[in-house]
Amino acid sequence: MTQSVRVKICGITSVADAQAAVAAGADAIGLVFYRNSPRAVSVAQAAEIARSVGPFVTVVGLFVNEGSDAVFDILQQVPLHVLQFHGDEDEDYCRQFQRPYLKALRMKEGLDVSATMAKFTSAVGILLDAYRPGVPGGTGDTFDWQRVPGESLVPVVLAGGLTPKNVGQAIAATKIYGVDVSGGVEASPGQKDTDKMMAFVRHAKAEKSSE
Ligand SMILES: O=C(O)c1ccccc1NCC(=O)[C@H](O)[C@H](O)COP(=O)(O)O
Repeated sequence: MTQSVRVKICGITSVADAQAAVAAGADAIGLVFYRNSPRAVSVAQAAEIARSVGPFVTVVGLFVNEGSDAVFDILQQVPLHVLQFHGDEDEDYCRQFQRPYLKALRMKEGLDVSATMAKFTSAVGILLDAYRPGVPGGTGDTFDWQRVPGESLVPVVLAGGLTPKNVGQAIAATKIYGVDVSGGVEASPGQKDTDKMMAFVRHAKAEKSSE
């Protein structure tokens, strides 16, 4: 039986937006622990949001080249189910936390996607995002979806410039486990738009990933 594509809504900064994301049908929410992001949350905010969503929603904590001690410290205070590493972290760094993790790859021109994915055999998933120099994520840019590998041993999550309008097309064009969105469901940076989240999840769940 074909499973519907999983949806993660990233860059949640309030309990109200987290609950609206869950009510819209999101499978996962993302909390950004990267200070330079307009979507960054404090540890206290993150703990409150993570505790508000209930036990059947995956809470993902997102880091960019963070010091290991800071990540361990956050893990003591925030109930994160999955970590997402969005910088230049290598596999040894990622697996030291002994938590399920996603490795984000930014799709720079010329990147050998399959070879890079193969360096993260301990990851529970690989997230493919658009590349923009100097901006580690949340760019709002798309990349060429034909670069998404047709076959993969590890679940692949598609990100980068997805919106309620293009998510169906993106899913139909690729073979993926899930989609990840941030800017495409915002009213303004860091503030989600409930109607956009509902439309995004509806379109994503209605579409089948390519066989
Ligand atoms: O969202 C951010 O501001 C961000 C900053 C630094 C690293 C990663 C960040 N977001 C990670 C995500 O998982 C986003 O959903 C992904 O980059 C796609 O963003 P968008 O193109 O805005 O949908």
